[in-house]
Amino acid sequence: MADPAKDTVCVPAALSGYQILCDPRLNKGTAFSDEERDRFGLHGLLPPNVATMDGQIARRLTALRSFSTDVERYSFLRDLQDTNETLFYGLLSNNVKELLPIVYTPTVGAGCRHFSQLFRRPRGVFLSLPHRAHIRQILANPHFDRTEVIVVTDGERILGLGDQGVGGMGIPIGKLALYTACGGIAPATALPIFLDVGTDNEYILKDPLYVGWRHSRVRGQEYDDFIEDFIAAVHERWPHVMLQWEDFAKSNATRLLERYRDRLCTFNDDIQGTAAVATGTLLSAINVTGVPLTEQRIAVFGAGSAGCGIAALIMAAMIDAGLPAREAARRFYLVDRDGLLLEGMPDIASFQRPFLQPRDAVASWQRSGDRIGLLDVIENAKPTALIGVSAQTNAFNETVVRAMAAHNKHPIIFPLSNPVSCAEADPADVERWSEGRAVIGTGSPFPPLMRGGESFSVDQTNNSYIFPGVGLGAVATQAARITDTMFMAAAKALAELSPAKRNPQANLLPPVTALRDVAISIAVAVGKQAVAEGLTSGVTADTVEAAVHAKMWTARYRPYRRAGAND
Ligand SMILES: NC(=O)C1=CN([C@@H]2O[C@H](COP(=O)(O)OP(=O)(O)OC[C@H]3O[C@@H](n4cnc5c(N)ncnc54)[C@H](O)[C@@H]3O)[C@@H](O)[C@H]2O)C=CC1
Ligand SMILES: CC(=O)C(=O)O
Ligand SMILES: [Mg+2]
Repeated sequence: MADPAKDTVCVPAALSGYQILCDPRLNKGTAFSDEERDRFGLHGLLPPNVATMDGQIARRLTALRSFSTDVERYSFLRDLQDTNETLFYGLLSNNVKELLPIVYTPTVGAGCRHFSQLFRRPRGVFLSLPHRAHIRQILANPHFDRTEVIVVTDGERILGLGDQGVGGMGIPIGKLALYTACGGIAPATALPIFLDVGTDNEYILKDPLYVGWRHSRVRGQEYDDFIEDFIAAVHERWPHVMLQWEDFAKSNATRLLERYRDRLCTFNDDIQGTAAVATGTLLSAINVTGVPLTEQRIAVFGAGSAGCGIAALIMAAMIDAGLPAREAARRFYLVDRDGLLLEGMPDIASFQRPFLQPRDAVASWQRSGDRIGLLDVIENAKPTALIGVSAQTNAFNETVVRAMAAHNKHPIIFPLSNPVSCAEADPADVERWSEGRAVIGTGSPFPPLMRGGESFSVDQTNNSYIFPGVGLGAVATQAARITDTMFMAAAKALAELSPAKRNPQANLLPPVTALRDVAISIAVAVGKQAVAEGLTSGVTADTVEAAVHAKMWTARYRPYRRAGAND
């Protein structure tokens, strides 16, 4: 049973009633009880009626629904988060299906674009390059004492929207909202960080309201030194913190992950989280298509951070399933701006190398031009699955989808790019062009499809199914590192939860309303894998589940007492 004394919040003696109302971590608004109003001098600062959290949620929901645009709803929710965090999470957790598309993709993309216009109150940490010498001092702020999870970006590749400068801070804020709502990470332990190294986005540089550092993006050694100083300071301040890299550009994402993955507990969500959700969803799709993993051929459109991460984890799963490594490598067709990635091509990045097709393997292919385009790949290699992570709107057009459908009874088609405006296809079109045979997953939410006269929800194949659980598992077990095998455990745990496992007509993924349960299952699987790899302290395989549950925070008002008071 919960110990009521431990569940009480201790309010620092120095804080006045007004300060408590202005602190988003402490504020309960009209829900402060009469005893608390006596104790903290809140009478008169609030209207007299004492509200319940349910009543407050109902009021906020009515207000939220009265707005005419999603950006207004986003702004309203961000305001609530910055004035009463507990209520924000109560509202979000009770209304995940309705509010996830606001705090996360697609609306968070607009939130990033309008960040400077919408900016009201501070949240998280802004570290700008001109203040490089003060990183330690900034992080030393006692407000950040309880930090356990960091999401950091430099804003250069925000969803498929490109360089958003300081507006990119909307992404760590949104990701951490899901960490709390879905992964049970206490909000006071979650810290969004923006590394401001400038921006090359001319439009926002000219915006008089821009709140970021008005400077072109700093690159090269100066950038690397700044990141190094940042990581050293983070490690010194919070030696056990878990740090998630988010929305870094292709030129930095893998490089930084490789540099730091053995120095602290860290992962890149776009590479590894996306890989796990794509692999888990593909494993689930096998229940529908009946084509075993070892017989799959995978076309990936967009051979960047996400594309290569996805290919690497699916390849590892194929090898696990018994396919020889050389054979597994030949099953991947990665298509980028210059067409299919081939041996001997110039400007190949190190992370693309494992997936180059040999020239002789394609020598006899019929092709429509000099380069081997996506359609050439589909017509010649006849992939069983097509995954889009290119941010190229409508790249999966009617010809592409019809070609996939011509070669497969049930083509797997995952347009994963975000937000909606960057998706490679609209699932309604994929459904129509494939005559209802495609197995579809999208990165952002889309309206349901009609199948057999019934509404069928589109599986949101987004790393939000993975990172809250990975983070929770890592933090609950105090894992020293996060490994690729932990992501494989996450992918397999997700596939185990697939409704299609029991009924091939059903969805590939559990609904977004089940994200908290998904996070628990993934956290337990990831935690056990961390234990098996000797990366944890103080837990065993038998105690992982209890550790995960013990770590989880829920949005409810706890009773308050003054520090030092013995009531
Ligand atoms: N559903 C999900 O959970 C996730 C979705 N994404 C989405 O995937 C997209 C890409 O993300 P990253 O891989 O991190 O970016 P990235 O910039 O590393 O990779 C994108 C790749 O697409 C290529 N590309 C651009 N135009 C192309 C064209 N016309 N034809 C073929 N290739 C083209 C680029 O050259 C690059 O290699 C973004 O829209 C992002 O929102 C990323 C992570 C998770
Ligand atoms: C979902 C995500 O991480 C992205 O689109 O970048
Ligand atoms: Mg991302």
